[in-house]
Amino acid sequence: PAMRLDVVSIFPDYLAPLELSLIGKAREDGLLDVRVHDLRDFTHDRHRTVDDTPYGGGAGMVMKPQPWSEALDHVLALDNPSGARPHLVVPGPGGQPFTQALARQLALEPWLAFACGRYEGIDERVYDHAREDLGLEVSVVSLGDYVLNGGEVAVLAMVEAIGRLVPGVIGNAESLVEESHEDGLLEYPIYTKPSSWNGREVPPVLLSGNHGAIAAWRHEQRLARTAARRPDLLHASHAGPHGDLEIS
Ligand SMILES: COC(=O)c1ccnc(N)c1
Repeated sequence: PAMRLDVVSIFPDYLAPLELSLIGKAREDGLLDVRVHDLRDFTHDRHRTVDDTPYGGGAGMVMKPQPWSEALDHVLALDNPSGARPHLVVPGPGGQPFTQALARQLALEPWLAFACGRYEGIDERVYDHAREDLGLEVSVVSLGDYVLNGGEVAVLAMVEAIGRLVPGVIGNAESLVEESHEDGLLEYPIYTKPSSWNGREVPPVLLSGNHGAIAAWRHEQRLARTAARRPDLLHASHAGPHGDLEIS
């Protein structure tokens, strides 16, 4: 069965790229069932109001609870005779870090619903309602320590990271293995033809046909790159046989 992904946003057109390329093909192949909903369809006033000023004062606007409640009801009711429940993912700077590990976990779930809020956020009672009245698992997830204007860009990133892990979406399964962050190390440098370009040569080991030496070189390169760019990712399990993390 296809993995179902619902996205609710006041900018549904922002999610149009999900109809393209890889994710688009996965949708055609029936591997992903992606539905985008306009939050404003769940308002009833002439101005289709979705936000208002924050209680307690402060800058910006907060998204009103009622439209979200009706949008979630619609998502839960649509094509859902079994009454199954989605995992509600709300992108936000205050959430748990979105990592390859979390992407892998989410890729195993049958149904994800994404709520795209504006930065100032969604009335907190929507989260409580979703958990306590709708019985949903709700996760706030952050792409990193920076602020966006809305959750849409984050959803595009998450859907791409998650969607490509769904079996069958990526043709060549091997390409999923040696990727950055798959085993905690960054990826090694890669080269293709010509072997000599602009006076620069491809490292000879890669042309040697010695697969043991190539694998060793690549592991060394991954350790060096990770030590240089992301020392925070390095830990004991990556130490060499002598327990050394020092890069030669
Ligand atoms: C409105 O959403 C955000 O600002 C956001 C979402 C996900 N990750 C972030 N770092 C920010």
